[in-house]
Amino acid sequence: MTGKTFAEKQLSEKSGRDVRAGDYVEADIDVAMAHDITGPLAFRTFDEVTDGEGSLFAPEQTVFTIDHHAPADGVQAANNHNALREFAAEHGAHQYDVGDGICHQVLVEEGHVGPGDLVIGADSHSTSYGGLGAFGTGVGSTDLGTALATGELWFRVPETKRFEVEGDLPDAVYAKDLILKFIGDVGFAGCTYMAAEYGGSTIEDLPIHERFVLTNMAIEMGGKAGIVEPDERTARYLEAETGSPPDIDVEDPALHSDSDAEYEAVHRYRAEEIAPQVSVPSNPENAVDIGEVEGTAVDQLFVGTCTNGRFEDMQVVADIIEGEELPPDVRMVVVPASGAVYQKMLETGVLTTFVDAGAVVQSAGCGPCAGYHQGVLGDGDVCLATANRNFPGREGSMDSEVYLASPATVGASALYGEITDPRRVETKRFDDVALAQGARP
Ligand SMILES: CC(C)[C@H](C(=O)O)[C@@H](O)C(=O)O
Ligand code: SF4
Repeated sequence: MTGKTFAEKQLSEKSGRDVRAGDYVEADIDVAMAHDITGPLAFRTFDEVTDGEGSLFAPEQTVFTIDHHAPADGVQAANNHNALREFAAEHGAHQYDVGDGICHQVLVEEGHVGPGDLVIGADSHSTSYGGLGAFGTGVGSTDLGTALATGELWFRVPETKRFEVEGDLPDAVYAKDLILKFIGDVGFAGCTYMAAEYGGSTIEDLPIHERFVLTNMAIEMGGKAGIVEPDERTARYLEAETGSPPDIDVEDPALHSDSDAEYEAVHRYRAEEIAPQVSVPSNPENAVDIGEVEGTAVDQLFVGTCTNGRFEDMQVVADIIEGEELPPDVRMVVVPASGAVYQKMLETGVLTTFVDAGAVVQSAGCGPCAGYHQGVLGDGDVCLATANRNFPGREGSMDSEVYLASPATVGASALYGEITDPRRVETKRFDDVALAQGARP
């Protein structure tokens, strides 16, 4: 019998059974999350299954955020926000409000998630939590509504596809380029209902904010979960970010795949061979080396989202555009992933750099990522975004186009108003642990 993968171990642990890929389990949930779009729907199910008299399985482990339409862009959104506030207050759950930020960023910053947690979120990018060595997955509002009452959910234990990268990343190549490359190679359905596990020396060297980029976009290839096994860096990050070390040993074998674990497939890469990637409209799987699209004119640049809206991402862009002005016919929309990111941008002068260059810096949240507000695209508009999705109409008009790239590529492109290879400019990397410990960027 071969060893087990991280996913098999986690779902064995949470179900109290010795299970393998393909088995079905009822597992205990550690953390449940919903936001301003999916929360009100989940509450309806919750009330149905509990006859309107239910209590949460664990209020302390239930988190609601107001991020997708924040601040409210219409009456319906405002009413949804009120419904969420009321439900959270009535049931004693954690609730984050307008300006606090995107669910996936807030849950991490506020210490709600740690290694070894089973996290369900009524949002598809809940795979993000794997960046801390948690098993995070997105569920529908109905599943979430039921789990809020029972604290359990059924799962099919996923097979695991491993992406293994060795060596040093070249200048101007970031985690975003890695994940676009992976998605391009396996396709948008290449990891359907599998865990995407990322490992190898390159991944081990990545700061946590970069690991989140990989796990966040696991869903863009159909992944049930995205996983980077936790290590010393995870522990240091959690301590620096939340003030307390994780209450679990990151070296615990339960949080690591066995060396003889059985994978569905292992894809191997050399970091040195990877060029900056751009995903062309209208599917994240359309990843190409940047040389193929250099010179494509853009109308809008968007820096933000749960993929690349962290402080370190903002700093990468700011370093490139500092002292420059955007070309007159280009607009840049900047949306910090959380209020804490916004605050840090303010304190470090990054916000001023953006404003001086002619960018619009908006309140923390999802912004125009899913086409709701704060920078929606019109007919014929072309946007280069640090986001995770570029489906038709994703950021607005069905006749608009979205290209996806790293913050460095968006920063370099901002200088010229066209897609520009970030290797043409000076780029830096930032270590989130060092920054959280007070180092100057
Ligand atoms: C609105 C929400 C359900 C949706 C998701 O689950 O992904 C959104 O966050 C997105 O990115 O499209
Ligand atoms: S930032 Fe975009 S991808 Fe992330 S949760 Fe919000 S809408 Fe979804």
